[in-house]
Parts: sequence; C-alpha cells; structure tokens
Amino acid sequence: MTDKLNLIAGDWVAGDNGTTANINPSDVTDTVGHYASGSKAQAEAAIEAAAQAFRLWSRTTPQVRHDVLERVGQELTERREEIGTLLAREEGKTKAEGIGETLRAAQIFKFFAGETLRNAGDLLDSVRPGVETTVTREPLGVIGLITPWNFPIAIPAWKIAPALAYGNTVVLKPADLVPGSAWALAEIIDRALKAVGAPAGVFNLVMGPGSVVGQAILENRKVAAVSFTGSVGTGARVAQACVTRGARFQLEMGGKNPMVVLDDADLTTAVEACVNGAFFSTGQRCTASSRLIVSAGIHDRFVEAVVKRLEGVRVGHALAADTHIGPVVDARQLAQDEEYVAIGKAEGAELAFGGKRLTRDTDGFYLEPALFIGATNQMRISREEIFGPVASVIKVADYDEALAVANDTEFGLSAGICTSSLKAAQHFKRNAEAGMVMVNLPTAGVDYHVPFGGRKGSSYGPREQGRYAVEFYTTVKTTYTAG
Ligand SMILES: NC(=O)C1=CN([C@@H]2O[C@H](COP(=O)(O)OP(=O)(O)OC[C@H]3O[C@@H](n4cnc5c(N)ncnc54)[C@H](OP(=O)(O)O)[C@@H]3O)[C@@H](O)[C@H]2O)C=CC1
Ligand SMILES: O=C(O)CCC(=O)C(=O)O
Repeated sequence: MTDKLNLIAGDWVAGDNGTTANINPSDVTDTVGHYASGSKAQAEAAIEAAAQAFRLWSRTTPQVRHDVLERVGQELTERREEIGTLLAREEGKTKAEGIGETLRAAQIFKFFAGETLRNAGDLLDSVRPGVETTVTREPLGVIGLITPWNFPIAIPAWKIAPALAYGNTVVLKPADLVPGSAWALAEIIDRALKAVGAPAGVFNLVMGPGSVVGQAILENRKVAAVSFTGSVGTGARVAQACVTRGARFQLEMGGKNPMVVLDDADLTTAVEACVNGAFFSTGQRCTASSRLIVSAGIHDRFVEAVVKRLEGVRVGHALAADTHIGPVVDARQLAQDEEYVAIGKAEGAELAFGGKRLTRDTDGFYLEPALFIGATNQMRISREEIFGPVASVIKVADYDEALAVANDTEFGLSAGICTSSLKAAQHFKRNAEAGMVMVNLPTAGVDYHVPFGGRKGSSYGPREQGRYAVEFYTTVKTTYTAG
C-alpha cells in the first residue's frame, strides 16, 4: 500500500514523523491507508510556500479561480461513489451518507466558483466635493484551516472553497483520525491548480497531530487567519493563540441542540425528524438533536413511536447496503458514549432503548442508539455534548416551558420544533437562541448555499458557507480619489 503524502509547495512529500494508520471503524482489521504525519518544520514550510504564492494567486482573474473551483466540483461529482465509499470506510457513516457528503462538497466548490464572479464592492459619492470613494474586498493572505473527523470532506470543502475563491492561499490540517477524504480532495485541488498554471503553494496539505501541525499553524505570524471546527477545548486554544498575535479566527464547536415536539405535532413527522437528527450519522454531528423536549400531551405516544422506530433501525458495517447507522468513529469516542450512558443512568434517567455495545460479523465500534426518558435539563447528559448516538427526552408542560428549556444551554447551534401551529413555529423561529432553526425538519442536515453557524458557546466569528463566507475570508478597503 503506497503511503499518502503531504502536499507542500506543489510537491508530495513524506511526513517527517513517519505515517499514521487510518483504521476502518466498521472493521479494525481493515487499514484504509497510511498517511503522512508532518512536523512543525513541515507546517512552517507549507505556510512559507502559501505566503510566497499569495502575491500571484491574489492577482489572478476571477475566471482563473472560477475554473479551478468548478473543475474540483466537477471531479468530486463524477467520483462521488468512489470518494463517498472511502469516506464511509474511514469515518463509519453509511455509504449513502458518505456519497451525499461528497456531493455536498462538490456543490460547495461549484457554488464558490460562481461567487468568484460576484465579489462586488461599492462606489459612493464622497461627502467632499470632487472626491470619489470605493469600498472593495481583498483577500487576507495565508489561511490556516483545522478540521475535525466527523465531516471529513464537507468541512474542509466549505473552508477551502471560499478561501481560494477570494484569492487567499491555504494550509489545511485535517483530523488525523480520518485523513483519507481530505487527501483525496487535496489531490484533486492540486491537479486543478496545476492545470491553470497556478503558482506552487496556493494549496498545501499537512497531515499530522493537532498538537504539532495545528499548533504550528496557530503560532505562525504568516498565517493571517484560522478557521477551526472541533471541540470547545481546542477552540479556546485557537482563540487564545490568534488573539495573542492579532490573527483573525473563526470557531465552530458543537452544540446541545434541542428539538421541541408539541402536542399538535404530526407524530410521524416528529418521530422521523427526531430519529434522523439524534441518531443518523451515528449522532456524530454538531447539529445533532441530543435534547428531545416533548410536551406532556404527546409524550407517551411519542416515546412509544420512537422506540418502535428504533427497533427497525439496523446498526452495522458502514458499507453494508442494509445499514442505517454505522459504527462510532473510534474506541475513544465509543468509551465516551458508553460513559455518558452510565452517567445518564446514575443521574436517574431511564434508558427506554439501546445503549449497549453490539457485536457484528466484523470487529467494529458498534453501539445501539440510546434513548433516555425522564431526563431533566440539569442532568449532565442534557448539558454536555456527547457526540454519539445518545439522546434524552425531557418532558415539559407546554410550549412556554419547552422554549425556556430549549434556550437553557451554553450552546446555540441549531434548534428545531415539530408543530402544526403556525403561531408556535413563528414564535420559535423568532425566539430560539440558535444560529439555525428548523420547523418540522431534523436539526441536522443543512443546505450548502446559506450561512452555517451558531450563537453562544457554539461558534465565534462570522458565519461559514453561502455568500456570508466573504466576511471571514476578505478584508474591506476604502479608497478616496480626488477627481
Ligand atoms: N463541532 C464539531 O463539528 C465537532 C465537535 N467535536 C467535539 O470535540 C470532541 C473531541 O473531538 P476531537 O476530534 O478530539 O476534537 P479536537 O478539537 O481535538 O480536534 C479538531 C481539530 O483540531 C486539531 N487540534 C487538536 N489539538 C490542537 C492544537 N493544540 N492546536 C491546533 N489544532 C489542534 C485536531 O487535530 P487531530 O485530532 O488530528 O490531532 C483536529 O484536526 C468530540 O467528542 C466532540 O464533542 C469533534 C469533532 C467535530
Ligand atoms: O448537519 C449538518 O449537515 C452539518 C453538521 C456539521 O457540520 C457538523 O456536525 O460538524
């Protein structure tokens, strides 16, 4: 098996620290590949290459950048089955989810190909006679991108595409646990850049541990901005390092997302939205619904229907055609999920379904989706992000209590409501303290052309995705010209 190398200044180079084995969580005897493990020196070389490339790349026409991004989007579309299968094999989400995520990455590249042509500014009359003022946007320079394991191609895509579209250069450090999809994406981007004769170093990939490669990106003065998705703890570290040296930063850090189910909800819609939002993609989504806040009049029927639905859900090998939910990503995350199941029981919540490890034909990290009932919003299982297939039902009297409980959290990424009342839906959309609100839809699963991000402890900085991404990846310049 050929090692997968780092991409620095247009060359594929072996990692200074050897390689890391990428293990299939559905079958630990299956090694997906060996991926380069970079050093601080390699991160610095990549940053230097990106800094050198910036002058030329930032002066390319939008057409050149459009063509690169369009080409990447096209190849991802054509290869979605192959790359989606790789994604499912390394991360454990189902093959359908892997293909869907790959297609989403393709759509993101195509969207930002279009955005290169729409980078408009303003022309204003000055308040002084004979003076013209303009407001334009310019790229920042080298952008450091640090990404997590749970969306191994979509999250790199939604950071790389706008960064390159607006004329920045990039150093990407993907999660060490699942570098395969990011490597496949890097290989496509590299070829697309070379096809238009772009300078070496516009896009660099340095795989390796966050504490080494990630930290080197955070500390380097030539990195103008850092976009990060991952845990709250690492996010705080990113913020501290960037503030210290005056770099721009953006953080996306998870949630404890509420899904409110009111008495007047359509039961089938509510059950589907909750099961999908809480348990699909093995619950490993920062937008997952981990708190199901259910009003008293529908509570018992809802719980019974969710349990029935879960009985029909098959947990299994990510690549098996009949699998609905794949394995947990690794042994550490599985241990964390099981620990929270034990914590929930000890806190007095009742396990209405699942929570047990499962054995399958292959040796993987299989866990039954766990549904707690009788939970309160003060329990640790209701306050801390578990990041696995574990959700709790919190019973409330009415809509007012549901809204109060939904907002009683340190996070604010997404929030959902299932109701047939337009009044309740409108009120919730206005008053939910979250960056994204869903009505009669799962809290997870978002469009690629509109802003993504949250409030409170979930996010920091301008939104990602859609045309709002321009806020992070460009800086504004005002000019005054006397006529
Ligand atoms: N909001 C979200 O989308 C996500 C939230 N999470 C949350 O985070 C928890 C832990 O997951 P985990 O993957 O460990 O999250 P981390 O925050 O550790 O990882 C996210 C990224 O940051 C990198 N990183 C780690 N340490 C540093 C550092 N000192 N400097 C710079 N970069 C660093 C990681 O590198 P590497 O891992 O390669 O060493 C990875 O690329 C999960 O259980 C979940 O609660 C996790 C993933 C996504
Ligand atoms: O729900 C989604 O579609 C996106 C979720 C996500 O980006 C995340 O979990 O990190």
